[in-house]
Amino acid sequence: MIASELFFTKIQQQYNDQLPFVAYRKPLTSDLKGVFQTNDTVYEVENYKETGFVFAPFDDSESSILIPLEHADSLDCLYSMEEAFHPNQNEIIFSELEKEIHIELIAKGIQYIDKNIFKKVVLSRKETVTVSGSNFIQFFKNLLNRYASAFVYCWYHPKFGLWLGATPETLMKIEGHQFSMMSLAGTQDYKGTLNVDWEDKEKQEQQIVTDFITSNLKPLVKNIKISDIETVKAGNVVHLKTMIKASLNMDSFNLKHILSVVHPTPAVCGMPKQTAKRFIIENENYNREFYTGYLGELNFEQKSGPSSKLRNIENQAYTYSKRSSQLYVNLRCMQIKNNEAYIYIGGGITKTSNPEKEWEETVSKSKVIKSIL
Ligand SMILES: C=C(O[C@H]1C=CC=C(C(=O)O)[C@@H]1O)C(=O)O
Repeated sequence: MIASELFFTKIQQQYNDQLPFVAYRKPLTSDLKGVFQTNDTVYEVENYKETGFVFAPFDDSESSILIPLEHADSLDCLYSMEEAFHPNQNEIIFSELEKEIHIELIAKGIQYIDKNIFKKVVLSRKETVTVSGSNFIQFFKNLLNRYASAFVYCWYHPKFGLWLGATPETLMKIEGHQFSMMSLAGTQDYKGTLNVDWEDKEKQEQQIVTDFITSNLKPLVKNIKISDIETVKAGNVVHLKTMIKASLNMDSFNLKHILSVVHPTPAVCGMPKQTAKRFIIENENYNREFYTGYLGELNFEQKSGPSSKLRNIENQAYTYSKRSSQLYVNLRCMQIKNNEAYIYIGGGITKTSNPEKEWEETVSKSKVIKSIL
């Protein structure tokens, strides 16, 4: 553990030296971790047996980038949240043209659904805000201070850019043979309570995600258990969430294959996956790059052992380690290039979507990032 100010100095130094790094904090923890690559090589994930921090794009035909632990220094610090964070309350300004273009895109998505080409598609846009790019560490601290229950990160690679985010969505967690995935979709503004009513549109768009995950996992895992549906808060909005848990058969377990089957889920792409993905790539008019991809720890070693009461020389023999992967979906994120922040926001479109309301939903979601700039 090092002091947190030293940790942020290390981030600044690494960025100035144009070397890849990631700094991140998992939901509801105060442990801030950093993985600082010692060269500027681009390492791609090949068989998903590698150990390191993975940063994967939306388009699964493109490569996922790895910061391998064997070519990096790992540093940790305890981060105490600063209480006095004042969100930026600036009025949200958007161009009428941007609104018109997004509403047209949504209307086209609904037409395709009406023609039964797909059942659901997640459509998104990229909004540009002028910022002082050199303030990125302050933006990262603001995300840490404001979003305790999110996975908050700052990732940099000189060849791919600088990304920051505070995502509410876990893609997948694996600890030894224990496996879980989250189905998160459906959105409404948070109005001070989690006791809210959901319309059929939101219930259906979330059910599509749960069904997709469950049916695709069935041949690959054992003992699937599906939780009840919950309402969860993510910044200024709430979502519907279901957890899907299972156990892995370690002899046949193949993470690369599981990821190829489930990513991108209908929470960020659509149903069926391939037709929705093609529509997104051909119609969104910008490249999502890493937005709606996933990121996190790949095959980290997790030590477990007997309880501390039993810890004597003999019992040390029972200490064992298991492999752990914790991957998050890259949502509520931005990319900073010079003095511009690109904010990425989207929403699930189904048969009963109302384009104006879907636009408003992206405006609400954009506040997660805009309030910390
Ligand atoms: C695609 C996004 O959110 C997904 C996750 C939760 C709720 C969603 C929704 O209600 O549409 C989306 O599926 C985004 O925030 O850019």
